[in-house]
Amino acid sequence: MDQSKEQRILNFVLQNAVRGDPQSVVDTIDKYCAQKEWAMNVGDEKGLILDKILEEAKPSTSLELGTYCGYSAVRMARLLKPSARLLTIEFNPEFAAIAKQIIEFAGVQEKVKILEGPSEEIIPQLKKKHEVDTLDFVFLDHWKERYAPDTILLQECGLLRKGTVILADNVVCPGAPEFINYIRNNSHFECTNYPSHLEYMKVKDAMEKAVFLG
Ligand SMILES: O=C(NC/C=C/[C@H]1OC[C@H](O)[C@@H]1O)c1cc([N+](=O)[O-])cc(O)c1O
Ligand SMILES: [Mg+2]
Repeated sequence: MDQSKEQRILNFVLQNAVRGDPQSVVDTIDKYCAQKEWAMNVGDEKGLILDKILEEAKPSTSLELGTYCGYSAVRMARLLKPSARLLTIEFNPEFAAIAKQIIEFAGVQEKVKILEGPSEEIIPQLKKKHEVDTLDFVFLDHWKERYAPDTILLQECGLLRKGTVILADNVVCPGAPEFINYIRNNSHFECTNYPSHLEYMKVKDAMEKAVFLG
């Protein structure tokens, strides 16, 4: 059976990155995806925006929707304080298995927990099954048409608190029009747009930050 692109990314990390060094894992994936095969990691340019907003938020409990190979999970975990936790939801079992190995290689497995399954099933379990009180930071990077319904579901499940920061990738490319329309017309959110480019490409993209006002 031919290897998948995600398996090739994992192998490149295992052979070229430094075990236990999350920055080297991030840089190695960026190198592979910029030079060999494009992949849907948030990437280095938008990654710097993610870094800055995450550092400002200083979250104890973070949630990511759309783990993929674990690039952004490693990128975020490298900036979290030792006691902080990142829960990341991935629907695709192959991607989750790759991400688990990349997260462990980077040495951030103590801070990161991969939850495998559909976000609409896992989000309602976060409080009781995963001991979440409320979320300090949410990174949306999964199916773009799930951004809006899952943001509504997070509110319905009482997972947002005054000041929770939601950051959405790809609001220009591929785009998340329902989410943008929902969030910018909702008085319970304060929105900021961060123009950038699609990972590893010259194509325009942007990230949207939405702070929940309670
Ligand atoms: O679909 C994208 N991400 C959503 C991933 C979708 C999910 O597909 C199956 C798995 O559950 C994965 O998590 C995406 C697509 C592009 N793109 O340029 O097509 C760029 C990006 O940064 C993206 O996050
Ligand atoms: Mg993305």
